[in-house]
Amino acid sequence: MITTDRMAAVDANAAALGVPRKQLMESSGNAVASEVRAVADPGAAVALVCGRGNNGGDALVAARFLSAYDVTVHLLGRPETIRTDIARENWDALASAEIPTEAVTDASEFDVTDPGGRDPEVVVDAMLGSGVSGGLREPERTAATAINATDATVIAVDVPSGIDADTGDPTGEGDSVAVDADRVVTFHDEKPGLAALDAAVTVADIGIPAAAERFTGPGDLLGLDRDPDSHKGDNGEVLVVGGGPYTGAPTLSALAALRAGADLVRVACPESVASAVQGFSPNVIVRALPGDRLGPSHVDRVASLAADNDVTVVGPGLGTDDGTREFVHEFLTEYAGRAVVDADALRVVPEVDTDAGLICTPHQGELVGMGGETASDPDERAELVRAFATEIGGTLLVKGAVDVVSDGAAVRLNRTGNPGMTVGGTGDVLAGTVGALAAVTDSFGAAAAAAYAVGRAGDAAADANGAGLVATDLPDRLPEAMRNGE
Ligand SMILES: NC(=O)C1=CN([C@@H]2O[C@H](COP(=O)(O)OP(=O)(O)OC[C@H]3O[C@@H](n4cnc5c(N)ncnc54)[C@H](O)[C@@H]3O)[C@@H](O)[C@H]2O)[C@@H](O)CC1
Ligand SMILES: [K+]
Repeated sequence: MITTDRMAAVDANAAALGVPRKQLMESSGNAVASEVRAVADPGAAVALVCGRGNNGGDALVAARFLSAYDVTVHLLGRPETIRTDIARENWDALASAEIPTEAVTDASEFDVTDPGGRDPEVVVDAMLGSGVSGGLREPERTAATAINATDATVIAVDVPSGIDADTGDPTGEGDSVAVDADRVVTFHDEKPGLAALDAAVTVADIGIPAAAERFTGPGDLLGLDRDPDSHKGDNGEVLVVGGGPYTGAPTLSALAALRAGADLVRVACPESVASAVQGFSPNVIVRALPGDRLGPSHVDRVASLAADNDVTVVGPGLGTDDGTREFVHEFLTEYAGRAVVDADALRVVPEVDTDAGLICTPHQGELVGMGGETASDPDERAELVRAFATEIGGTLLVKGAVDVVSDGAAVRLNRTGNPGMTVGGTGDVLAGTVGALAAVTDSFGAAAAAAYAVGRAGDAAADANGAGLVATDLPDRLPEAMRNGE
């Protein structure tokens, strides 16, 4: 089962693996043609009703696979307004191949019969797929009504036009129209909304490599873009709780959170290091706490600061003092928001009873310190991480040559990054990045996207600096690393 958003991510990841969307469209069109062959004999009249997006593109491909049939291609709208290059290329290929086509520019003239007036035996609904928004507009609305009025077998491409593949509900309100399909040929995996429909659903393998789902890729960065209408604070407020024996660690987390897109980043740290942390960057808001180490006396103040932020990052540079450990324990017991837990705070996690939504970012040594297990075989390691995530009831991002992310259900691996990143401080950068992304998306998605982006920033830093890469090279490279190329 795959949602529309995840499908778009996997599609982008497949392209990054060298399987571009046009190639997938070819497979999709072939699968649609197979479905036509399954319901009608050669020579039958088949009407392909195509929208101007990639859903329509799939049927334009299918037309080339159906030379044994009496095919009529109806394009809804003017060919100049086809919305994607790959759909347009497939439209042009039909003209060059002398396959007859018809552009419907006036909804009232839409007619599914072929030029000889013959009613089609099969209608392929390729008007709209996963790109639909709102109720069907013209000419799709009139065309859907006409399709529903025919006696033909209706085969929907990917999803019946006007239906939300995630819910199975019509995309419009009130008297909205949607195609009533007899069959649906959907791609790659089942869609949550299709099972509820009164239609036979076929899932077609279109050649998306399993690695496009198993591994992170640029698709994992989709959906993190800012809403153009957003205000200060809408894109994340992050509190970093750290420092004492160290000043660099909380600063690196804070700088990374800012570069990963957070609007406001605050650092709560002992007053002994507060001015040093502030000195690194005027962009960070520093909240100084009495003393030179965090301890139980700071819990109330930190809890009230945390309540004003979307996510709290606990751990960077806190050190191993007993009092600090007690602070982390009491804070996590009290806190019910979302927290990224890193470094010395990790060892507290197994012994604490918390309502917080935890994202833990251990390296393999820290994982073992928490009571988790590791293995050299990546698949075995992935399963161990998944099981341990279930045990702690949170999300785990276990760092390594291949990072493993799991929330106990899903597992995703990340291959970006390089051995230069074993230098101190890169983990602090990662924790801050996870914090920023967790403020705008779910924990699992944030951890996967952060692992991918920080590894990519590290790869760019290694290109520039080789083995001399240092953690401060990474935050400024995050914005470029987070560009998804769309
Ligand atoms: N991995 C994938 O995601 C693949 C997707 N493919 C196909 O691509 C489809 C998605 O393509 P697109 O993203 O181009 O989206 P669509 O083909 O669903 O069309 C989207 C366009 O239709 C218009 N539109 C949106 N809502 C409308 C409404 N209510 N009334 C009238 N017009 C409306 C918009 O201008 C939008 O640009 C999938 O459903 C599938 O058929 C396949 O080609 C191959 C692989
Ligand atoms: K469709």
